[in-house]
Amino acid sequence: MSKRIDVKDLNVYYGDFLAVENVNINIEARSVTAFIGPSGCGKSTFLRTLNRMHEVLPGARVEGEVLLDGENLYGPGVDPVTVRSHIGMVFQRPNPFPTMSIRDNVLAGVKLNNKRISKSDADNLVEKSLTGANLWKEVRDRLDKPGSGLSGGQQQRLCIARAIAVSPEVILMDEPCSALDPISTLAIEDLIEELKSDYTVVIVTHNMQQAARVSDKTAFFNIAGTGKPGKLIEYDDTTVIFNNPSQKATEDYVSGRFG
Ligand SMILES: Nc1ncnc2c1ncn2[C@@H]1O[C@H](COP(=O)(O)OP(=O)(O)OP(=O)(O)O)[C@@H](O)[C@H]1O
Repeated sequence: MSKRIDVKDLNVYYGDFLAVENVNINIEARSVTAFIGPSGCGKSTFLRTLNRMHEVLPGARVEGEVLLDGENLYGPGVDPVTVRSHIGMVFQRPNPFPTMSIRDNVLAGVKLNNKRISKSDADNLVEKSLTGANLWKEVRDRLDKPGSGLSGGQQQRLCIARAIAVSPEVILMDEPCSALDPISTLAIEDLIEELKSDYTVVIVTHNMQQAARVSDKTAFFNIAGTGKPGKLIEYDDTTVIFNNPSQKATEDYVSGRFG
């Protein structure tokens, strides 16, 4: 299920503006990779290119390759909607469909992919996905209530259940805990640890402790100044990035000297 990602010579543009320059990175299957770096260095921009989500923004485009188990997501004839069903995404603010029931929220992606599914298969998928997102026990008695009636942390786990329901190979998370309280944050971090056994997980975070707690590998991005492109400076085991980085900029950032 879980697949590796290999990025080759990737440039990302918004119109004429080169936002992220020449990224090369290999992300292992069944691992958690954290992207860290100061504001504006292109973490979110780069993350979105891993499932072609940047294409919803007018003028955003890439050069280079992103290979999912060797297959280029940007190859001719590749449909971005299909790409996103293999590589799911969870956003900063929990974004369940507010008027939809909890059940229908979980099934939303499956229905979007035009999959026909029987009532009993749907019931099983809802239970499996909510269990996988550590939410089943809390919502099993109110599956027909709107998703908006849940707490922020529960809504984020509902979004993770919705992402899992389409059986992706990779889950991208863009600061998934930034709108959550510390208890909900820990619940999501525990969940990320569990997701790793089935999925490749990539997470953007501003929280160094979070990167250190949840990730196996960490990629540090930086920017030389306003208007300059973001670059991948260093990528290594998380313990190396936090304890013995090879670049001074990485050390300054992880030790809180800038950013
Ligand atoms: N839709 C857009 N149109 C034009 N430029 C954009 C757009 N989104 C981001 N940018 C620019 O691309 C660069 C990278 O932004 P991005 O949001 O990816 O950085 P980031 O590292 O995720 O920042 P933060 O940590 O603040 O979220 C910035 O210069 C930003 O202004």
